[in-house]
Amino acid sequence: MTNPTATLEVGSDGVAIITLTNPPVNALHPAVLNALFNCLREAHSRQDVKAIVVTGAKGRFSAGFDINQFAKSGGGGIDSRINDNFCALLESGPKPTVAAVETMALGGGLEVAMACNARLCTPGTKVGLPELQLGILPGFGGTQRLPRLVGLQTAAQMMLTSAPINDKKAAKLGLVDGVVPKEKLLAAARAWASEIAAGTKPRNFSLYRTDKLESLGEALPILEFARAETQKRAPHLTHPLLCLDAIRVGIEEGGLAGLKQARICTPNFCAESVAFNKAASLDTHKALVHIFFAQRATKKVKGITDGGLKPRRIKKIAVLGGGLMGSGIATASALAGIEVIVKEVNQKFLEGGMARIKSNLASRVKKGKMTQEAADAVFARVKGALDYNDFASVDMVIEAVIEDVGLKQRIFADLERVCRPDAILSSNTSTIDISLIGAKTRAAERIVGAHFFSPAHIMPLLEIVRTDKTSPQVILDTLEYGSAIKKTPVVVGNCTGFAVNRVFFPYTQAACLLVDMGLDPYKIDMAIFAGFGMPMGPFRLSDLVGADIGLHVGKNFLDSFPERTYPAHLIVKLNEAKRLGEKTGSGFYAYDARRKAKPDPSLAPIVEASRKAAGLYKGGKPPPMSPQDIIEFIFFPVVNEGCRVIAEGIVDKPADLDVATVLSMGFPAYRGGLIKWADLIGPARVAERLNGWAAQFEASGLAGFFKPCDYLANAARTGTQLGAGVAPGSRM
Ligand SMILES: C[C@H](O)CC(=O)SCCNC(=O)CCNC(=O)[C@H](O)C(C)(C)COP(=O)(O)OP(=O)(O)OC[C@H]1O[C@@H](n2cnc3c(N)ncnc32)[C@H](O)[C@@H]1OP(=O)(O)O
Repeated sequence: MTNPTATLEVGSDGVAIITLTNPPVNALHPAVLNALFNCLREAHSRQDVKAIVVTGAKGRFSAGFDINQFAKSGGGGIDSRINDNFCALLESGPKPTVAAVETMALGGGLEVAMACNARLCTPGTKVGLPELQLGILPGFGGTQRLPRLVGLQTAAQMMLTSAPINDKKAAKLGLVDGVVPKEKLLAAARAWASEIAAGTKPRNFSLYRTDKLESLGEALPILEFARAETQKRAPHLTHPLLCLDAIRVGIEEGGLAGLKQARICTPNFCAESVAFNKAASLDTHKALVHIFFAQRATKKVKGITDGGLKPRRIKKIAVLGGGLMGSGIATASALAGIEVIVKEVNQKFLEGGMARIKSNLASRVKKGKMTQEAADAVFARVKGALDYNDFASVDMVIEAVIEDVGLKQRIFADLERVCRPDAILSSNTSTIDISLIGAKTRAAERIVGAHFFSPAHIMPLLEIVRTDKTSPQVILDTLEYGSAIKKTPVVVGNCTGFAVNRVFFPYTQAACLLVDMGLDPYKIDMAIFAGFGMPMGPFRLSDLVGADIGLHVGKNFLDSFPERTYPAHLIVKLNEAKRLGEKTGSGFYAYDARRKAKPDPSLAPIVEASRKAAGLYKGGKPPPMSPQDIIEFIFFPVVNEGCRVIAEGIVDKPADLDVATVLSMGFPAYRGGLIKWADLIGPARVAERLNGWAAQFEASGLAGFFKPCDYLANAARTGTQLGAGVAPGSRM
């Protein structure tokens, strides 16, 4: 392991090379910043140094401040004294500085480069300020220097979207002064630095430039517009507004004031250092940093990725079924360069499946994500089939036929016969026990679930379902396949609903219970959508999925967990009325030809029938519940089920559940995912409310729906975090 540092080497040309070193991405650990500061001081004071080049070790400049420090300190973690000093020394010390940027300069990495007097990069380099993605804002002067280098409009957009730009765009905008091949980068940077020292090239000071900035009359409306748009798009987030505040100080009072010395500091007018610290103290920052690491950690699974096994690359797959799911899986796989056979039962279905794949690709072309030639090349990797003739050549099969156990069992028996003995046999089922699917084979160790979410070529999550017989090698290979097709793979255990559907089964049920208690379904949806930040409320989601599917899945849960399932009368009544959701033009909402949802007065008799069946609402006034009460009533049972999933070892670690809930149901990442959210609230409070409802509903026989499970009750009692997980050997 290399210790984080920065080193200084002075060449015979009088140029000092300072190399940032902290593999793999040269993150700016405090030790790197300290060493950089010391190297700069030495270089500025040495007689034999006339100019300075800053670069990164092992082909990467820097991915910014070391995010681990945020996780450790729980907010901030940046010593502003170091920040002020090293940036000032880079920009305005006695000797000129040039940044030699390879591969990436992100966040603090780009801020270091922008503080230099010139910047060169290699082809393919990505530069950007993605701090907002972590719930903070640029803290090494980025809010001041970027607008001065590329203009306010572009800079604000780059910061608000967190999206990096490539070398070509950076050069066009003037963010870098030149693009140089990798092998010539250091020599070119040395020469550039020498020329600045000799006075034959200008020495630019980003913080004091004004030539790219819009006039004040143009700049203020740009900022106001950006503020209004941000409030509309992300009403729950404060840190983007703090970022805009810091930019504004610089626009009105100059770059230095924008960094740290605003004349006045009010809630809407604070310099970068103040705004940064405010943002870093918010839960949003803790939540987003948690998700950053959690997402990377899903690929590290105990007993699978730590045992020295080598993943085998999946080069060719077969997908059984060309329906919505099958065609999406085939599209995602072919896009990743994998050869795909799509098998269907007849020519008509096969043509339908192939047409869906073509249309998935056409939509990418339309959105400018790929050229028509590239789409044609991807499509050429997909071959249709009506038989198993070519199945001996595939590394993996993904079965995506209808949810019929008998059919799946027959298919898996066929697959065992026609595939190679080392081929992975997987099922995309969302409800059926994986062991049951493979029951008629002798291939249990290579049978695994590959649960995609619809639409499979777009949704980023892949649940890899292992049984107690699935071999570590098969899980490892499936993890590798998931990463190859650009999904975030999460390994989960085999149970009803696996992790995601299981955790979310109380979601719609709690919402239906609220309606049966007398609350308005549209108000409930509003609380969950606008109040909490889910992409849609539970009833809108139910319409999207289909009430028929909801009924079927609900029955699975009722069979598996009768003691804690609320039999949702509303879903039954919708099915009776044939209001299945979007696909039938009405469900909880009415849908126009463009599938736009509108509250529907004709839902009233169905709601009334459901309330009558439930017997919980005797008319009069519904119970007084604030939007926050609604949120907790719906999500705390979901947290409770999440705790059971952790306690039973269905997920490898609690953070996997956070990632899974964010990437499947759209649980807001800025809340940290389900379990982190509950930890930020405090397990004691979650348990207390659940206990209250359990007592309230005891007489109606619904206490089980709320009663905290042992894992949650224990955390509440002992003050431990739900995210701590279960110690090995002590599963509940
Ligand atoms: C004051 C300043 O303004 C504040 C800041 O600078 S905050 C930091 C801003 N920078 C960022 O947000 C960049 C975050 N990193 C990334 O986007 C991506 O990691 C990347 C584009 C650099 C590389 O992506 P990719 O090649 O897919 O590799 P990825 O798996 O993500 O990262 C490789 C390793 O580097 C780590 N890493 C990446 N960026 C890091 C950072 N800034 N700090 C600490 N570790 C980091 C990852 O955690 C991962 O570690 P692991 O191997 O132990 O899981």
